[in-house]
Amino acid sequence: MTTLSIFDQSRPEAAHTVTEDPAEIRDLLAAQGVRFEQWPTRELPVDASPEAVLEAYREEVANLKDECGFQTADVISLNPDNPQKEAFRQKFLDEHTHSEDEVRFFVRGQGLFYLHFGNEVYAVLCQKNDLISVPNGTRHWFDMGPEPAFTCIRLFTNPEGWVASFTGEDIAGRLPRYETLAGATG
Ligand SMILES: CSCCC(=O)/C(O)=C/O
Ligand SMILES: [Fe+2]
Ligand code: NI
Repeated sequence: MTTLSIFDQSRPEAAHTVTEDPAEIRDLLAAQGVRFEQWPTRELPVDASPEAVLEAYREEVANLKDECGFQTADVISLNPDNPQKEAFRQKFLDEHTHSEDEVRFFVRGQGLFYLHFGNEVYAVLCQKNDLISVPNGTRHWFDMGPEPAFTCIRLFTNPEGWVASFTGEDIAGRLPRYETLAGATG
């Protein structure tokens, strides 16, 4: 189940709020300027190429580009047999920002976004069908877990694609990781 867990950064060991209600998740995220929606997905092979995924979701991608001014889209897809899975996990695991709004649409599997607002961290366990935005400048990180299994369409306004500015803060290491937060549902 898609799950939102909200932590006070001074008490990172336990969330003060946990919800699996999509409408509540949408409203709590909207209050922080984050877009959260659940969109229909299509059946695709686990090993579908990025081109095949983008072709299957051509209309959705075109609509997001029109609506939000995105320039490019790509696909990130990981499976547990990927020999570089630990390096991929590490790439997104420290707190960073981007100088653009980002939108991620999960068309398979799941992954855990952490969004840092003021003294709170919103950990969103995203599942297939979930579309989430990370507003420009939002401190965040992403944990795909030790056995990643997901396909995500990513939209960029920067034609160079994924460019991160790391904050150097250690907060990501103080919050429970995927193994804990996705363990119960994943
Ligand atoms: C869920 S897509 C991979 C992670 C990513 O693109 C990102 O921007 C993390 O911060
Ligand atoms: Fe990001
Ligand atoms: Ni990021």
